[in-house]
Amino acid sequence: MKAVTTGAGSIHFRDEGPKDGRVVLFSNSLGTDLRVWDRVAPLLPAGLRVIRYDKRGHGPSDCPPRGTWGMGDHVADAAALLDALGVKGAVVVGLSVGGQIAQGLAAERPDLVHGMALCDTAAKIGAPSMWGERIQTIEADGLEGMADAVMERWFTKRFRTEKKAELRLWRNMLTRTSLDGYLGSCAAIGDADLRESTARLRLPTLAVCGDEDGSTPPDLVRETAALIPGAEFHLIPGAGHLPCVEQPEILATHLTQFMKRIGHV
Ligand SMILES: O=C(O)CC1=CCC(=O)O1
Repeated sequence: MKAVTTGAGSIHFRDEGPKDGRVVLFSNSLGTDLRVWDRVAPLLPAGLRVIRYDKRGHGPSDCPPRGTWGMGDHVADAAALLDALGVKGAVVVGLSVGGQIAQGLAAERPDLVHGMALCDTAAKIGAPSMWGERIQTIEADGLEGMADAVMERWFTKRFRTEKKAELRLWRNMLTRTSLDGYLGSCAAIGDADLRESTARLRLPTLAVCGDEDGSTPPDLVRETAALIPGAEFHLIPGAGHLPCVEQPEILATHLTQFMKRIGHV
């Protein structure tokens, strides 16, 4: 396992492909680790350097106590990873909160980001009160208590019916996330309103959303894409909140076409 030291402690990452290749950095969603990209990464054009990482409190990455950090720290961790690897000008592919990290990184460290692919994300996700209620429910009942409801937002009914064994693994991934990582990220998302800073961004941007996304519905993602001049938006049919799991070929095709258009491959 590879690790970089950031303000969080040790952050786990995976670094694949030629070291002199153009970089794609993947940033995961709430309650998932870097395996969420397992089906997409191998479908990308050869020659890219593909870096994935586990944000604080997800996968084996360290996590300071919740309440002591926020979205800016998630962004700083991503920046510290790229700085440690000597990377500039990456295409950052962010899923949900990972997409907020991508937006924050593009705003704070434009030298690190050549383009963004925003997957099932928005500049503002949900009301602070909704995140406060989620935190209270999980503090009372644990992640187990809401895992089935989360699966309904992550995956289409078809996936949940036809892939029951695999569904168990995604559910386990969620329920085994550290509470500091999960609840700290819930608070970070609840506090984050990136609409002003994202509207100032000027960089190549692709936005996609599963047509059955129950967490960040297509219209919300479309609204965020509309903040950035020239950003393109595509609906991904047959996917919930995690098109990288349900429709990896379609997502990889969009990513590849986007990277070709902006000269990244
Ligand atoms: O748990 C959900 O509803 C899905 C989600 C919201 C933000 C994120 O990263 O995942």
